[in-house]
Amino acid sequence: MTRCSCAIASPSVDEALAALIDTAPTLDTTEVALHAALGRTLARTIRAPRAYPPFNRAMMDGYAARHAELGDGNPGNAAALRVRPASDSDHSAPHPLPAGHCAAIATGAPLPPGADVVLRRERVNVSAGWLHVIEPASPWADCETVGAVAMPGAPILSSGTILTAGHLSLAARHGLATLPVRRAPRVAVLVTGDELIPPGEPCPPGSIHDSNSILLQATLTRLGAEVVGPAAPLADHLPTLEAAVRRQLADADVVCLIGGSSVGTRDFGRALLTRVGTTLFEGVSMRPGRPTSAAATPDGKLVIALPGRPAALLTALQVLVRPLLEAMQSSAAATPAPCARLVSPIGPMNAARYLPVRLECRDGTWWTLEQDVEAEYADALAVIPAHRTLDASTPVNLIALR
Ligand SMILES: Nc1nc2c(c(=O)[nH]1)N[C@H]1C(S)=C(S)[C@@H](COP(=O)(O)OP(=O)(O)OC[C@H]3O[C@@H](n4cnc5c(N)ncnc54)[C@H](O)[C@@H]3O)O[C@H]1N2
Ligand code: MOO
Repeated sequence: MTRCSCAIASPSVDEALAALIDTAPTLDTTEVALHAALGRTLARTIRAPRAYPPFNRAMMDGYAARHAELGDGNPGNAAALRVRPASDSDHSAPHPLPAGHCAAIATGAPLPPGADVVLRRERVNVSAGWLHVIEPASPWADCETVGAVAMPGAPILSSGTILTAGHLSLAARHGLATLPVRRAPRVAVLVTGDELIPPGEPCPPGSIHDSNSILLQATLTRLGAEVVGPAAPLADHLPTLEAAVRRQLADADVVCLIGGSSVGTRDFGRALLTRVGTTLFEGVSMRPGRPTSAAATPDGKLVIALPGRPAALLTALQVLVRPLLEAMQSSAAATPAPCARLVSPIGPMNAARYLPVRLECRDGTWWTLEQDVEAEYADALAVIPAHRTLDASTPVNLIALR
């Protein structure tokens, strides 16, 4: 691996990330249909527009009755109740329950006024229009009272929640068809390299196929971004790159420039950052992904120059761009990092290391199966802190790759 020749200390991953997050533009709010809200971040707390459930209801199939009419709880003393014939209106507005009667009821149906218990079908005997209790029930057994789940105005979803299928169904049950979500961050992708050919086209000698565009596009899509581009790879030519970045800055919140991030004679990433904004950092103390650099534009947007080497790009995306986009979209607390035990020891390095690993679960514990595999085959990146020697079986945090 090439070692850094630069004398100035690079920021740590945490410092670089803090600089990115502090500079990132705030995303405005947009109201979207429930199906479009999956995985998006709720922009404000939602309160129940009405009580839920909206009526007292049965939670089991059986018979609605008045508890006071069931006797003393001893099945031998239980009163017989006359079974009221079923009525078509039972679901919309059930008739009040006459004294000495019970009424057949389905799970979820409104209780007839007067009823305060549901007797499960399998716990009673019914014959010739009369019901006999065979197991005692307490008041309001197998019933749910109006507002038991949420009273009107109760908070049902908190601002900053990343919306799951369950959250969407919760909004729907309260009658909501849309939700306010944070707008997806718009991320423009520009790929540079004279040697790059789009996949599907013949590759002349000395050229290689562009595999970073799809890596970036897929990763950013997974992270909830609206991805602009990538177009065909751009030439390693500073004025061309600057014009392309400026064009994208008109619309995008973040512009990612891939390739040319290092110190070669045709690496223009760092020069470009100084032309379009104020450099936040030049290089990060991490392996791989070290040449990653970033700038803030005068109107508060971000331009990030990412390494062209595919394994370095994959790592920088997971370690820096992923938490940046998560922070831009959500104020919710970070989810805990998964972890696994190392199958073999790791020696110290002078920078944080992100080791691509394959994983396996043995007897309920996750272990690395192979360490330092090709990043593209990895299940996760194992986070190895700088200057640490880790023995076999030490637990390490993981960045799971999806
Ligand atoms: N003298 C030094 N050389 C290098 C240093 C250094 O500190 N001093 N850093 C090294 C590190 S670390 C990395 S990582 C790379 C980063 O290189 P660049 O971002 O400048 O990327 P390129 O030079 O454009 O390409 C590197 C490598 O990756 C391939 N590549 C580029 N783009 C794509 C793409 N879209 N699809 C597939 N493959 C791509 C490219 O062909 C090269 O093989 O710099 C080290 N050098
Ligand atoms: O080797 Mo570089 O550190 O890939 O980023």
